Amino acid sequence: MAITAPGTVLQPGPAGPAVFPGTPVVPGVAYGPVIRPSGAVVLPGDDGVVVPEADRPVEKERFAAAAGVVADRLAERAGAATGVSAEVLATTAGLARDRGLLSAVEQRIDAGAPAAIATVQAAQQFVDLFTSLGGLMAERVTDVRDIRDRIVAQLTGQGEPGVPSPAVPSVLLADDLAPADTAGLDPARVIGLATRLGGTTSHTAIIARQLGLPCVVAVGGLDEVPEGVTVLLDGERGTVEVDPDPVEARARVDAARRAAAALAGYRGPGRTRDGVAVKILANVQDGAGARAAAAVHAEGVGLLRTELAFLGRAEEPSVEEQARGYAEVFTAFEGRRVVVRTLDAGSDKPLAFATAPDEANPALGVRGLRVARRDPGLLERQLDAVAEAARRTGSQPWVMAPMVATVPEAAGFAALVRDRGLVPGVMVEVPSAALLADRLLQHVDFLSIGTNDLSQYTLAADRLSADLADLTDPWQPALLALVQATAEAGRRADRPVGVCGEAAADPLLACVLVGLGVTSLSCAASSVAGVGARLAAVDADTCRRAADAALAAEEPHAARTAVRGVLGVD
Ligand SMILES: C=C(OP(=O)(O)O)C(=O)O
Ligand SMILES: [Mg+2]
Repeated sequence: MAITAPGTVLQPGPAGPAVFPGTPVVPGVAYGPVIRPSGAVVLPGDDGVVVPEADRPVEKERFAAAAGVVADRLAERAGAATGVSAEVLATTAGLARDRGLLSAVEQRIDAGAPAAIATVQAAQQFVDLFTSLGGLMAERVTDVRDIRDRIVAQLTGQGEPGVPSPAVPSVLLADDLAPADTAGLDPARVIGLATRLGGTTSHTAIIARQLGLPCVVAVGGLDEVPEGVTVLLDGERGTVEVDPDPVEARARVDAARRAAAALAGYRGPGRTRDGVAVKILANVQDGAGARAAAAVHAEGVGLLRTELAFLGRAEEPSVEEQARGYAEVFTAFEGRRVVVRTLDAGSDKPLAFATAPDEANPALGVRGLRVARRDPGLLERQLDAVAEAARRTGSQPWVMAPMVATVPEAAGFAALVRDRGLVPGVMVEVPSAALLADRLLQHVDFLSIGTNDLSQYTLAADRLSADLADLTDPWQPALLALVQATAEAGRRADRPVGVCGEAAADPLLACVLVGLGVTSLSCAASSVAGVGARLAAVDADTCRRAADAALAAEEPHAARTAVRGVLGVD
């Protein structure tokens, strides 16, 4: 049966288990009973009750105590977690102690509102504010609602919202999860996660990747699967099968475990089974991330997302501060490749000192390299900082610009980079850049394909939209055709062409990308071994056949199935 959208059920009914397809995020297979997050917290409506003035101080104390309990619980979980999970839990705990929220609640209590209603109203004020700011700020709306629910539950004696702790290892199905819920998951009890919403770059996906928790997102129809039934979640195929054959299910779990164990031995360098070198690099945001990537045998950094270290800053960081940060990354990969991306501010990553807050359509607005039209000094100072860090560490970094759409943009950027003795390149994130790849390569030394944005602009679908996650799926044949065109331009010019979007983190798709002709893959550190080990098991000619099969498919699910067939993966 052909499918056209996520959620179409494959082969339902007596012929076999119902299979719900979605977007795979973290490989691994989980088999167990379904659990769901506990029901929504009942929020109080404003029934016009006014708290007498004399009781208002007590009401404020009740709020402070409830917020304190919520913050302490989350902080305790943060203390027991690591990495992104710990950061997310600590950030959510911090929100429960946020002075802005506290004073907004107190103002309402001073006006006579009971604590629970004051909490709901104050939280709504922040939800409206963050929603109007858009981009990454809008993503904080989920955190605000989560904290609101936790405090209201505490004030009104409802159970703590979130994920129950099951007695037997279980598969968690949810519409979406609050970041704190995902970060607080215990992988010994929750062995797999599928959500109806969310995309490959959502919080849920990022944290699941860090926890190594098999995960599928954007699974339509998931709400039809009742709690307690047994499911088989396959994080590589991107499916949830209801009530599968137990013998077959256990065999799939065992096979996935063996595959995971094989990864532990990955040491790099990246190459196909017949020895064709393909560098497996890491996407990092700072020195700590670079050191973690070096520890898992990444061969270098294929994407240093410089803007992430500066999110939330009101002022542009000084050249000295930037140089120190970049030098840390160069030192972690001394003598190896590090590709610095200049600030990619705008759209989903607004920076107070770089982007306009009031663009009607920020994804198509002044973002990435375009910010330099308004403020060329910002780019020049950043390049000075990269050059200074290179001088201090004796490195030869590559530097690339995001969101390049025209040949003159590439040429202008290359001149600024070469002036400082650095190696210039550009990202291919816009279809025009892929179409003009030959001509871009007359000016720059390398290209790096950002499949996250290239899919958004090729399929005209917002990469943050859960409803359109099937369109921004990196297995879309149109996206792969642009990757192929770009890689062929690189071959003609004898210049490297890498992929640094999320596509490179998918071990099967990585083989396809190599078959399309890309010369390096850059992904999250946690994906390096999976990608490297898979590639080491496939020879270059098979990668080419996999690429042909993926290009010939009509849509992502068919492409995955065809490639599994070519690679002999069941
Ligand atoms: C790597 C990319 O850049 P970012 O995800 O940071 O926009 C991309 O667009 O694929
Ligand atoms: Mg991008």
